[in-house]
Amino acid sequence: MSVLQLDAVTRIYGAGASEVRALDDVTLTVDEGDFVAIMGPSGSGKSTLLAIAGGLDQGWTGSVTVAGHPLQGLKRDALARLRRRHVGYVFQDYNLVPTLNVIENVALPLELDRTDPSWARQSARAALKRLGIADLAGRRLDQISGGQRQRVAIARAIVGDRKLVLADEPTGALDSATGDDVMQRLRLLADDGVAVVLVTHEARHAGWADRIVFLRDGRVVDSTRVANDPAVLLAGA
Ligand SMILES: Nc1ncnc2c1ncn2[C@@H]1O[C@H](COP(=O)(O)OP(=O)(O)OP(=O)(O)O)[C@@H](O)[C@H]1O
Repeated sequence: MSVLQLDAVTRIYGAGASEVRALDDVTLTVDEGDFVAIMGPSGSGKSTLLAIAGGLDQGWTGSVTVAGHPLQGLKRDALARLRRRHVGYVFQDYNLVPTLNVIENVALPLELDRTDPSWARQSARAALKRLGIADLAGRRLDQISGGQRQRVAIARAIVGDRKLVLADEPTGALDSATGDDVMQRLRLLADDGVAVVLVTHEARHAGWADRIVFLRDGRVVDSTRVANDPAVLLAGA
């Protein structure tokens, strides 16, 4: 089933001589269990694509569907609800809340959605377990490493069984071994049915994906299937 579907999506900033086509007639399908890496030069539209896919940007034309729900025409509140229920984000700088401990950070999207607190906790614990960090649940963020923080951010992205994870340069702040660990975690989630869209500048990381989509000047210029073999990827790490 398609978790994310973009059809003929165009995003234009400015007008007249200063017009920029940040995305130009982009069509993309990401199914359950699909891991897609988006690559392209600076300014090619990668972040714009993620923002639109995640319902964070509304000034586009075309059609976008997330988990079967069309985004066009949704009001701000409905978009926010859809985001909380279906979309998880992973950013380079983690975007965790420093005053909350690990499990509180992971439970936060569910609590914002007014989920029963004990259910939110239980779901957060399950997400931490999926990321192999159940033992960190009670730690403060300043008591864990950068790689562990990124795993916490990924746990938050999937908590409540969300099926779409959008990751924007998630390894940018990490050393290469820790970055590979994060990629491996995203791969495992995709193998488990989550749809993952990763923006990266690093071909080595894109190698963990099933497919690499290349953007240039807002257009998809190539889409390549990757024959991924984790053993080879790790050996080359
Ligand atoms: N809010 C905005 N207002 C005007 N132009 C914008 C805005 N956001 C992005 N753009 C332009 O849209 C184009 C695509 O930008 P985008 O940030 O999506 O590229 P990117 O591929 O993510 O770049 P990078 O790799 O540098 O992060 C660029 O030309 C950028 O300058």
